[in-house]
Amino acid sequence: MSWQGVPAVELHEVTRYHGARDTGVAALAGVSLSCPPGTWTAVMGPSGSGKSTLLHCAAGLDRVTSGRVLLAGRDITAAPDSVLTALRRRTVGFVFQSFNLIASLTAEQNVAFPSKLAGVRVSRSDVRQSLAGVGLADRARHKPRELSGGQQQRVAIARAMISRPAVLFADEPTGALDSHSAKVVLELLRTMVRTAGQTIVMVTHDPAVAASADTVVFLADGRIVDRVGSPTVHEVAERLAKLEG
Ligand SMILES: Nc1ncnc2c1ncn2[C@@H]1O[C@H](COP(=O)(O)OP(=O)(O)OP(=O)(O)O)[C@@H](O)[C@H]1O
Repeated sequence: MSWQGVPAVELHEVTRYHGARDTGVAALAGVSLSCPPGTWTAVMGPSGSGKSTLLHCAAGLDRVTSGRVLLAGRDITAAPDSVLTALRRRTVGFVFQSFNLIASLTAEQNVAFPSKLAGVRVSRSDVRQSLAGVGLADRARHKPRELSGGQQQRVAIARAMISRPAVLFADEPTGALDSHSAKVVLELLRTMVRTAGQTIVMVTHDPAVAASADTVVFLADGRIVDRVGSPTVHEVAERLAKLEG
């Protein structure tokens, strides 16, 4: 695909103010970040440090005050809403802590639903393939209440991946899971990075989760203040503790 080779996500000197620039809060105060394709980046930092804002600005869910944001090589900083809407359907996928599945729909209906809503045709075999990709081929007809938390999150990942997004954005993807289910989900994400070259940007509070990523960036007061490659849990916990002081 044409976006391969260029960074999947690029932020250049991004600021995001809430309220007036001189009196408001700088949720991001000059963040530059580049995530090459096929890499997994974790974003950590104390509460209020700007993690969610970074994720939202990088995914085109929120507008930056200044600086530039590129997704799959495309400058989206000033893109009209219609372009951002299309981008959310095709270029990016989202996974949240709370799964956000529709209780009355089966796993396969949940996977197909956002595409249908967007008027994008997905075949039953695409849906089945997507569920098979997360190890749930045999759960296609099950409703969320008939699935474990980890299985529900895997359905949510299948739903996010069906459009083959350039970037999967994950906000605390294992936050609601027990440690075994969390491990299964993290292994699945790792397999997607390793075998399919998926790019992932993930916010987490948990050092053990962040240590699954290739790189951890640490935010404090809206700035990237630290960065660790090939992280260990211990290293991540130590650096986070310093920031949370
Ligand atoms: N809509 C808003 N209006 C005003 N201030 C906001 C708004 N959204 C976020 N902020 C402020 O911007 C800063 C960064 O918030 P953000 O939610 O990005 O932090 P976070 O690191 O994700 O926090 P947490 O770990 O607690 O979820 C905080 O000081 C927050 O209070």
